[in-house]
Amino acid sequence: MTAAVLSPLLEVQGLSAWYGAAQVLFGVDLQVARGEVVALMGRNGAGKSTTLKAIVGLEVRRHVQPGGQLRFLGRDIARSAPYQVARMGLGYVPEDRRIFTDLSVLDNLEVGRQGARHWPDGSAAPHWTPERLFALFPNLGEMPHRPGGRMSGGEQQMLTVARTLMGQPLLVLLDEPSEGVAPLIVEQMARTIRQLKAQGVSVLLSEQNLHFAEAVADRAYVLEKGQIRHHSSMAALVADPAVRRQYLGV
Ligand SMILES: Nc1ncnc2c1ncn2[C@@H]1O[C@H](COP(=O)(O)OP(=O)(O)OP(=O)(O)O)[C@@H](O)[C@H]1O
Repeated sequence: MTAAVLSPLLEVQGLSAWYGAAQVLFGVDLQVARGEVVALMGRNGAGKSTTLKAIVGLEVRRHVQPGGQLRFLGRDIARSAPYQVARMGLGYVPEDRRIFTDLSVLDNLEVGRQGARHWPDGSAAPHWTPERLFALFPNLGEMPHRPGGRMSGGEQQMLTVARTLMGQPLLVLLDEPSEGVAPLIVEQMARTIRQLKAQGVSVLLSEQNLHFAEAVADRAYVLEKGQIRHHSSMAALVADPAVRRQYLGV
Protein backbone atom coordinates (compact mmCIF):
# COMPACT_ATOMS: atom_id res chain seq x y z
CA MET A 1 0.00 0.00 0.00
CA THR A 2 1.10 3.54 -0.67
CA ALA A 3 1.27 6.30 1.92
CA ALA A 4 -1.77 7.98 0.32
CA VAL A 5 -3.88 4.90 1.09
CA LEU A 6 -2.75 4.71 4.70
CA SER A 7 -3.02 8.40 5.52
CA PRO A 8 -6.37 9.80 6.73
CA LEU A 9 -8.75 11.24 4.18
CA LEU A 10 -8.88 14.57 6.02
CA GLU A 11 -6.11 15.85 8.29
CA VAL A 12 -6.63 19.08 10.20
CA GLN A 13 -3.92 20.31 12.51
CA GLY A 14 -3.53 23.79 13.97
CA LEU A 15 -6.46 25.36 12.10
CA SER A 16 -7.56 28.81 13.27
CA ALA A 17 -10.30 31.04 11.85
CA TRP A 18 -11.60 34.60 12.12
CA TYR A 19 -14.74 36.53 11.23
CA GLY A 20 -13.30 39.99 10.61
CA ALA A 21 -11.13 40.73 13.64
CA ALA A 22 -12.86 38.17 15.87
CA GLN A 23 -10.96 34.91 16.26
CA VAL A 24 -13.35 31.96 16.56
CA LEU A 25 -11.12 28.87 16.10
CA PHE A 26 -7.85 28.38 17.97
CA GLY A 27 -5.73 25.61 16.52
CA VAL A 28 -8.27 22.87 15.83
CA ASP A 29 -6.91 19.32 15.31
CA LEU A 30 -8.99 16.50 13.87
CA GLN A 31 -8.82 13.63 11.41
CA VAL A 32 -11.29 11.62 9.40
CA ALA A 33 -10.36 8.24 7.95
CA ARG A 34 -11.87 6.51 4.94
CA GLY A 35 -15.30 5.06 5.74
CA GLU A 36 -15.59 6.79 9.12
CA VAL A 37 -18.49 8.85 10.45
CA VAL A 38 -17.15 11.49 12.84
CA ALA A 39 -19.26 13.87 14.94
CA LEU A 40 -18.07 17.36 15.80
CA MET A 41 -19.97 18.26 18.95
CA GLY A 42 -20.28 21.22 21.31
CA ARG A 43 -22.71 23.80 22.59
CA ASN A 44 -24.17 26.71 20.62
CA GLY A 45 -21.40 28.96 19.37
CA ALA A 46 -18.58 26.50 20.17
CA GLY A 47 -17.32 26.73 16.58
CA LYS A 48 -18.70 23.60 14.92
CA SER A 49 -20.08 25.30 11.79
CA THR A 50 -17.02 27.51 11.57
CA THR A 51 -14.74 24.46 11.59
CA LEU A 52 -16.55 23.03 8.56
CA LYS A 53 -16.45 26.39 6.78
CA ALA A 54 -12.75 26.79 7.52
CA ILE A 55 -12.03 23.31 6.08
CA VAL A 56 -13.73 24.14 2.76
CA GLY A 57 -12.58 27.78 2.72
CA LEU A 58 -15.95 29.53 2.91
CA GLU A 59 -16.87 32.80 4.66
CA VAL A 60 -14.03 32.82 7.22
CA ARG A 61 -10.41 33.88 7.14
CA ARG A 62 -8.39 30.81 8.04
CA HIS A 63 -4.80 30.13 8.99
CA VAL A 64 -2.84 26.95 9.58
CA GLN A 65 -0.23 27.43 12.28
CA PRO A 66 3.42 26.57 11.52
CA GLY A 67 3.88 22.81 11.75
CA GLY A 68 0.14 22.28 11.23
CA GLN A 69 -1.70 21.10 8.15
CA LEU A 70 -4.95 21.07 6.26
CA ARG A 71 -4.91 18.08 3.91
CA PHE A 72 -7.49 16.18 1.92
CA LEU A 73 -6.37 12.94 0.23
CA GLY A 74 -2.88 13.84 1.39
CA ARG A 75 -2.93 17.10 -0.60
CA ASP A 76 -2.56 20.55 0.95
CA ILE A 77 -5.88 22.44 0.60
CA ALA A 78 -5.04 25.39 2.87
CA ARG A 79 -4.97 27.73 -0.13
CA SER A 80 -7.55 25.98 -2.31
CA ALA A 81 -10.81 27.66 -3.28
CA PRO A 82 -14.11 26.00 -2.25
CA TYR A 83 -14.85 24.89 -5.84
CA GLN A 84 -11.40 23.26 -6.04
CA VAL A 85 -11.90 21.17 -2.91
CA ALA A 86 -15.39 20.22 -4.16
CA ARG A 87 -13.80 18.93 -7.39
CA MET A 88 -11.36 16.87 -5.34
CA GLY A 89 -14.32 15.04 -3.77
CA LEU A 90 -14.93 17.01 -0.58
CA GLY A 91 -18.68 17.70 -0.34
CA TYR A 92 -20.20 20.32 1.96
CA VAL A 93 -23.84 20.61 3.03
CA PRO A 94 -24.45 23.96 4.79
CA GLU A 95 -26.89 24.36 7.64
CA ASP A 96 -29.25 26.52 5.58
CA ARG A 97 -30.70 24.79 2.56
CA ARG A 98 -29.28 26.01 -0.69
CA ILE A 99 -31.40 24.70 -3.51
CA PHE A 100 -32.54 26.47 -6.65
CA THR A 101 -36.19 27.24 -5.97
CA ASP A 102 -37.09 27.72 -9.67
CA LEU A 103 -35.48 24.45 -10.76
CA SER A 104 -37.09 21.03 -10.51
CA VAL A 105 -35.73 18.31 -8.24
CA LEU A 106 -34.06 16.64 -11.24
CA ASP A 107 -32.53 19.89 -12.49
CA ASN A 108 -31.23 20.69 -9.00
CA LEU A 109 -29.51 17.30 -9.04
CA GLU A 110 -28.04 17.93 -12.51
CA VAL A 111 -26.47 21.18 -11.26
CA GLY A 112 -24.42 19.15 -8.79
CA ARG A 113 -23.33 16.41 -11.22
CA GLN A 114 -19.63 15.53 -11.48
CA GLY A 115 -17.88 12.61 -13.11
CA ALA A 116 -17.11 9.26 -11.50
CA ARG A 117 -14.34 9.25 -8.94
CA HIS A 118 -11.70 6.82 -7.73
CA TRP A 119 -10.05 6.27 -4.37
CA PRO A 120 -6.32 6.95 -4.13
CA ASP A 121 -5.71 3.19 -4.42
CA GLY A 122 -7.46 3.20 -7.81
CA SER A 123 -10.66 1.43 -6.74
CA ALA A 124 -13.96 2.93 -7.86
CA ALA A 125 -15.75 5.23 -5.42
CA PRO A 126 -19.56 5.12 -5.04
CA HIS A 127 -21.23 6.63 -8.10
CA TRP A 128 -24.49 8.48 -7.53
CA THR A 129 -27.14 8.96 -10.20
CA PRO A 130 -30.63 10.48 -9.79
CA GLU A 131 -32.04 6.93 -9.86
CA ARG A 132 -29.80 5.76 -7.01
CA LEU A 133 -30.54 8.92 -5.04
CA PHE A 134 -34.29 8.42 -5.48
CA ALA A 135 -33.88 4.96 -3.96
CA LEU A 136 -32.07 6.58 -1.01
CA PHE A 137 -34.61 9.45 -0.72
CA PRO A 138 -37.95 7.95 -1.83
CA ASN A 139 -39.90 11.16 -1.26
CA LEU A 140 -37.66 13.00 -3.75
CA GLY A 141 -38.33 10.19 -6.22
CA GLU A 142 -42.05 10.91 -5.97
CA MET A 143 -41.61 14.53 -7.11
CA PRO A 144 -38.81 14.66 -9.72
CA HIS A 145 -40.42 17.58 -11.60
CA ARG A 146 -41.50 19.67 -8.62
CA PRO A 147 -39.81 23.08 -8.34
CA GLY A 148 -37.56 23.28 -5.29
CA GLY A 149 -39.53 26.27 -3.99
CA ARG A 150 -42.66 24.13 -3.65
CA MET A 151 -41.10 21.52 -1.37
CA SER A 152 -41.25 21.32 2.43
CA GLY A 153 -38.22 22.34 4.49
CA GLY A 154 -37.34 18.71 5.16
CA GLU A 155 -37.59 17.81 1.48
CA GLN A 156 -35.35 20.76 0.61
CA GLN A 157 -32.84 19.50 3.19
CA MET A 158 -32.87 16.06 1.54
CA LEU A 159 -32.44 17.65 -1.88
CA THR A 160 -29.43 19.64 -0.65
CA VAL A 161 -27.80 16.41 0.54
CA ALA A 162 -28.73 14.57 -2.66
CA ARG A 163 -27.30 17.35 -4.83
CA THR A 164 -24.05 17.24 -2.88
CA LEU A 165 -23.88 13.48 -3.49
CA MET A 166 -24.19 14.14 -7.26
CA GLY A 167 -20.74 15.70 -6.88
CA GLN A 168 -19.51 12.13 -6.09
CA PRO A 169 -17.83 13.09 -2.79
CA LEU A 170 -15.41 10.81 -0.94
CA LEU A 171 -16.08 12.81 2.23
CA VAL A 172 -19.20 14.80 3.10
CA LEU A 173 -19.20 17.61 5.65
CA LEU A 174 -22.75 17.90 7.04
CA ASP A 175 -23.64 20.94 9.11
CA GLU A 176 -26.25 20.14 11.81
CA PRO A 177 -28.33 17.67 9.78
CA SER A 178 -30.87 17.11 12.59
CA GLU A 179 -31.42 20.80 13.38
CA GLY A 180 -34.94 22.16 12.91
CA VAL A 181 -36.35 19.29 10.85
CA ALA A 182 -39.26 16.95 11.59
CA PRO A 183 -38.52 13.63 13.36
CA LEU A 184 -39.30 11.69 10.19
CA ILE A 185 -36.65 13.64 8.28
CA VAL A 186 -34.18 13.22 11.14
CA GLU A 187 -34.67 9.45 10.90
CA GLN A 188 -34.22 9.55 7.12
CA MET A 189 -31.05 11.61 7.55
CA ALA A 190 -29.65 9.05 10.01
CA ARG A 191 -30.45 6.25 7.56
CA THR A 192 -28.73 8.20 4.77
CA ILE A 193 -25.57 8.66 6.83
CA ARG A 194 -25.47 4.94 7.64
CA GLN A 195 -25.91 4.10 3.96
CA LEU A 196 -23.13 6.48 2.96
CA LYS A 197 -20.86 4.77 5.46
CA ALA A 198 -21.89 1.35 4.14
CA GLN A 199 -20.82 2.58 0.67
CA GLY A 200 -17.45 3.67 2.06
CA VAL A 201 -18.16 7.42 2.01
CA SER A 202 -16.86 9.28 5.07
CA VAL A 203 -18.94 11.86 6.92
CA LEU A 204 -17.90 14.67 9.26
CA LEU A 205 -21.02 16.11 10.86
CA SER A 206 -21.50 19.05 13.17
CA GLU A 207 -24.10 18.10 15.73
CA GLN A 208 -25.55 19.24 19.05
CA ASN A 209 -27.92 16.32 19.44
CA LEU A 210 -26.13 13.54 21.33
CA HIS A 211 -28.78 10.94 20.45
CA PHE A 212 -28.47 11.63 16.75
CA ALA A 213 -24.67 11.55 16.91
CA GLU A 214 -24.79 8.31 18.90
CA ALA A 215 -27.03 6.75 16.24
CA VAL A 216 -24.62 7.45 13.38
CA ALA A 217 -21.07 8.30 14.49
CA ASP A 218 -18.02 6.12 15.15
CA ARG A 219 -15.97 8.84 16.84
CA ALA A 220 -16.54 12.27 18.33
CA TYR A 221 -14.61 15.48 18.86
CA VAL A 222 -15.95 18.02 21.35
CA LEU A 223 -15.34 21.72 20.78
CA GLU A 224 -15.51 24.48 23.35
CA LYS A 225 -14.67 28.12 22.58
CA GLY A 226 -13.02 27.18 19.31
CA GLN A 227 -10.76 24.45 20.69
CA ILE A 228 -11.04 20.66 20.73
CA ARG A 229 -11.38 19.67 24.41
CA HIS A 230 -12.14 15.98 24.08
CA HIS A 231 -11.97 13.23 21.49
CA SER A 232 -12.92 9.60 21.82
CA SER A 233 -15.09 6.92 20.34
CA MET A 234 -18.76 7.89 20.25
CA ALA A 235 -19.52 5.10 22.72
CA ALA A 236 -16.91 6.42 25.18
CA LEU A 237 -18.36 9.94 24.99
CA VAL A 238 -21.88 8.65 25.63
CA ALA A 239 -20.55 6.66 28.61
CA ASP A 240 -18.73 9.67 30.13
CA PRO A 241 -21.23 11.77 32.12
CA ALA A 242 -18.59 14.25 33.30
CA VAL A 243 -17.49 15.18 29.76
CA ARG A 244 -21.09 15.26 28.56
CA ARG A 245 -22.13 17.59 31.37
CA GLN A 246 -19.11 19.87 31.07
CA TYR A 247 -19.06 20.40 27.32
CA LEU A 248 -22.51 19.44 26.07
CA GLY A 249 -24.75 20.21 29.04
CA VAL A 250 -26.52 16.83 28.88
N1 LIG B 1 -20.78 35.28 10.12
C1 LIG B 1 -20.31 35.49 11.35
N2 LIG B 1 -19.78 36.67 11.70
C2 LIG B 1 -19.29 36.88 12.95
N3 LIG B 1 -19.28 35.95 13.92
C3 LIG B 1 -19.80 34.76 13.64
C4 LIG B 1 -20.34 34.45 12.33
N4 LIG B 1 -20.78 33.18 12.36
C5 LIG B 1 -20.53 32.70 13.61
N5 LIG B 1 -19.94 33.65 14.37
C6 LIG B 1 -19.49 33.48 15.78
O1 LIG B 1 -18.52 32.47 15.79
C7 LIG B 1 -18.65 31.65 16.96
C8 LIG B 1 -18.77 30.20 16.53
O2 LIG B 1 -19.97 30.05 15.77
P1 LIG B 1 -20.38 28.69 15.06
O3 LIG B 1 -21.58 28.98 14.22
O4 LIG B 1 -19.20 28.08 14.41
O5 LIG B 1 -20.79 27.81 16.29
P2 LIG B 1 -21.53 26.43 16.33
O6 LIG B 1 -20.79 25.59 17.31
O7 LIG B 1 -21.70 25.89 14.97
O8 LIG B 1 -22.91 26.79 16.97
P3 LIG B 1 -24.38 26.79 16.37
O9 LIG B 1 -24.94 25.53 16.76
O10 LIG B 1 -24.99 27.97 17.08
O11 LIG B 1 -24.25 27.01 14.89
C9 LIG B 1 -19.86 32.19 17.70
O12 LIG B 1 -19.39 33.04 18.71
C10 LIG B 1 -20.61 32.97 16.66
O13 LIG B 1 -21.32 34.04 17.24
